[in-house]
Amino acid sequence: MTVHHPNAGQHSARKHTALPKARILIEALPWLTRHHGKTVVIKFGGNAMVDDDLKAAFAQDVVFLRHAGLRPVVVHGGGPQISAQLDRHGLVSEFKAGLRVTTDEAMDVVRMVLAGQVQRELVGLLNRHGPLAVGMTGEDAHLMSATKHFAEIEGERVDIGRVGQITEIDTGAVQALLDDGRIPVVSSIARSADDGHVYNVNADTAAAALAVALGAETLMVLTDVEGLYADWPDSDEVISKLTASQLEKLLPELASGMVPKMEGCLYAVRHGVTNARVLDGRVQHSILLEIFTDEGIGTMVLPDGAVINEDDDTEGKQS
Ligand SMILES: Nc1ncnc2c1ncn2[C@@H]1O[C@H](COP(=O)(O)OP(=O)(O)O)[C@@H](O)[C@H]1O
Ligand SMILES: CC(=O)N[C@@H](CCC(=O)OP(=O)(O)O)C(=O)O
Repeated sequence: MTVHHPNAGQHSARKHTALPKARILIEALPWLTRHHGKTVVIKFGGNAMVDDDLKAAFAQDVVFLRHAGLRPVVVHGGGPQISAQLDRHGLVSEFKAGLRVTTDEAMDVVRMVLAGQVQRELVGLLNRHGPLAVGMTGEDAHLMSATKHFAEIEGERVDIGRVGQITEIDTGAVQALLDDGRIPVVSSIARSADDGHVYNVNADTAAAALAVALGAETLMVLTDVEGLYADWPDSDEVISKLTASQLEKLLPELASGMVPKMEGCLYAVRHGVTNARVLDGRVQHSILLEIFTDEGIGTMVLPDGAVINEDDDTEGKQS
């Protein structure tokens, strides 16, 4: 006589819905193995930071990376937030060669918005998940030192105020936080190596420099487009992978905010970072999709000599 368990139907239904979930988790196993213990620098851009749901999903992803055994470091921007605050103070925002012309008065606003507003908000969102995030700026513990940067416009050296060029990075404090299981959240302000004040540094540039100094495996730059467009603004075809040399050839054709992003990616992969990626920060959980699945989205820059295979994720494998 066959005895049917009274809950047999229910059990098989549960198994039915549970198995696909297990498969999804197992799909992540090779990536978990590959990235375990690796440092990932994530730049969260001002334009991707305007939506509350996206910000909350970003925080979840970063905390997920941390619990999955990676060492995430967040560098944040805040261009639109700075411009809005300058506007409230009756100050105009002017950009030259993609960088904000930063008067002494504007510098106070930049510092207040980045360190006092944007960074605090991100730290708060991350710390909803536990005592993880610690905010700092490049001023803290000599993390970033800079000297005055002059813009180059048509061969001319142009004074753009308190914009800094990073000269030195002391990763001690960030490494200590990472070793303690924390998530550093860094605002792109540098201490001045020459006059005792502070400098405004583009956040993409700061993230790339920090990724190199930390010996990071990955630099991820979140923004408000799908990735690097091959022929922007005429086409929305995204370049999914390219080498450093291929990117170098494209650089003169790039415009506005993409310039410091792609220069940062190039600098990173030329100085030891295994891969640098530009991702669409408007897609919820884009970081998880990029790190733990086959469905890499956005643009990946690899060092010269890396295998570029459009069909799989052979990131950073040297031929
Ligand atoms: N080739 C390109 N591909 C994609 N975006 C480009 C390209 N060239 C210029 N852009 C512009 O760069 C912008 C991204 O830079 P930015 O606005 O500074 O972003 P963020 O605030 O995230 O740092 C895009 O929204 C787009 O307008
Ligand atoms: C020198 C310079 O331009 N600094 C930037 C710093 C913030 C930033 O880079 O923010 P996004 O990443 O959101 O653009 C600025 O003042 O806007």
